[in-house]
Parts: sequence; structure tokens; C-alpha cells
Amino acid sequence: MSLETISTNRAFGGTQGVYKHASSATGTEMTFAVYVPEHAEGAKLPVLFYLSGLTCTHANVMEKGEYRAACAEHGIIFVCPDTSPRGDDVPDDEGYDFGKGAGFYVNATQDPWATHFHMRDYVENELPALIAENFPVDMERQGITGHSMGGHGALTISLRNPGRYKSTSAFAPIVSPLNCPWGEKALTGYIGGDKAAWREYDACALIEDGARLPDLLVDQGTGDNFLEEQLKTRLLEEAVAAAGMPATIRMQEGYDHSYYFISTFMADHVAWHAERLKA
Ligand SMILES: N[C@@H](CCC(=O)N[C@@H](CS)C(=O)NCC(=O)O)C(=O)O
Repeated sequence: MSLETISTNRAFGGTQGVYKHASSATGTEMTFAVYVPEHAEGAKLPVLFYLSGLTCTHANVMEKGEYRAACAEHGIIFVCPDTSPRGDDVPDDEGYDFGKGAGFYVNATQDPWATHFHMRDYVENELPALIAENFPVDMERQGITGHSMGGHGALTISLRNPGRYKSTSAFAPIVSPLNCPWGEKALTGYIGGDKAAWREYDACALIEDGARLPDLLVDQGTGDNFLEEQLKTRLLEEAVAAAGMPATIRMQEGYDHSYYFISTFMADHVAWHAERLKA
């Protein structure tokens, strides 16, 4: 699998790069960002995947997430994929919450989305293989995190792949697409109306159905205007309590849904992952 380098910039002693490649999962070109801290020649570093939210490309977290100082300190590679396939032949929706920029980390089965919207395959299979081949990563030490729709992606991908990710966290995740308007719209459109088929794309349902993580960190702002209608953190609190699953879910007073919130807690999350990835 060949990669084209779009840009590299030296940052905090390491390299922030942006790359693109022809994706077999989506049938499109895909762009992603990778930060590689300074490291000894031949060293293999732990890797943290960050999945972004609605309307984002790889660039939002790269420009506003403020992860590099912490990744440099802890020696963690940070990977930021796009949130959907893109291109002139990729269908779109007029809403910001479906279509381009809103792939929801599913494999779509419904037309016209089923041709390109395979973000689950992309993030679960193709991207990790590409990262393993092209960057100095130790794939035995992977973590995953994400924001909002990307928090949903991080939780569901980790819950479906027990043991693969040594650490899982999320910022303001959509915890139950079965129970919010963003999820209703996206899963009906991508997967169809059979709600039994949605359960593998719903963190709370996966936990109810027996999936477990050894540990979980979630930060959620109390001033987030999506909290009540879309994110519904309390459903995750209820699901982990009922399952007896260890989780640290922190309600952060006054923080909203933006990158001001994410960047405030980013260093905490990177440190939390580093502790588990280096154990
Ligand atoms: N106000 C946003 C609603 C969507 C939104 O808040 N997206 C979040 C993720 S769910 C985001 O990260 N937006 C991009 C950014 O803040 O840079 C819009 O319409 O663009």
C-alpha cells in the first residue's frame, strides 16, 4: 500500500505529517494525519488513534487538539483519520450530520451509501495495516479515542474488538445512536430500518449485549449544547453500572462541545493512554 506525503512539519522535536492514499475500503482517496515524536532509531512506539466528529476532516484535531506536547512527552504516535470518504463521485446529504464528514464509523449497506461509506472497515482494518507498514509503531500497544461521533466510533470499535486496544477513551461521545436524532438519521440511512442491526454500532447496546472493556475514560462538558438531546452520557453511566464495567466518566463543569474543551483535557487523555500502553 503506497502513501503519498502531503506535508511534514517539525513540531515538539517530532514530525507532524499529512498523508494520502488510495483506499480499498472506501474506493476513494483518503487523507490522514500522523504525529511521530522524536525517538531512538529502530524504536517502535505505542500508537493512539483519534476519531473525529461531525463535519471534521483529519485537520480539525491536528490544528486545534493540542496533542503534540503530550505525545512528545510520553512517546506516543497520534493518528487522525478523516470522518468519511470524499470526492465528486461520493454521495452527500444537505445536512451536516450525514454523508460527507459524517461516516459514523459504519459499513453502509443501503444505497447509494454502500459503495463508499465503509469507515468501519477503514478504521478497523485498512488504516491500522497502513500505519503498521509505514510508521515506527508497536501494534501490540494501540489505544483509541475520539470526539462526539468519533467518541462513538472509538467506543464501538474497541468494544467489538476485545483485547486489540489496550486503552480506550472518549471526549463527549455519542453513547447510544439508538437513542438520539443523529444516530436515528445516520443508522437508518446507512444501515436501514432494522434496529437489531444497529446494536453493533451502539456502545450502550454492545455493553448490554455482553461486550466489556477493562477500563474506560470519558470526559463530558456540562455546558455542551448536544448533551441532553444527542450525547446522553447518563445512558453510558447506567450501562457500565449495570454491567459492573470499570469506567471513569467525568462531567466537566461549564465546558462546551468545542475544541476548547477537547484541548483542555487532551494531555490528560494522552497521559492516561500512555500509562496503559506502556504498562
Ligand atoms: N456547529 C457544528 C455542529 C457539528 C459539531 O459541533 N461538530 C463537532 C464534532 S460533533 C466538531 O468537532 N466540529 C468541528 C470543529 O469544531 O472544528 C457545525 O454545524 O459545524
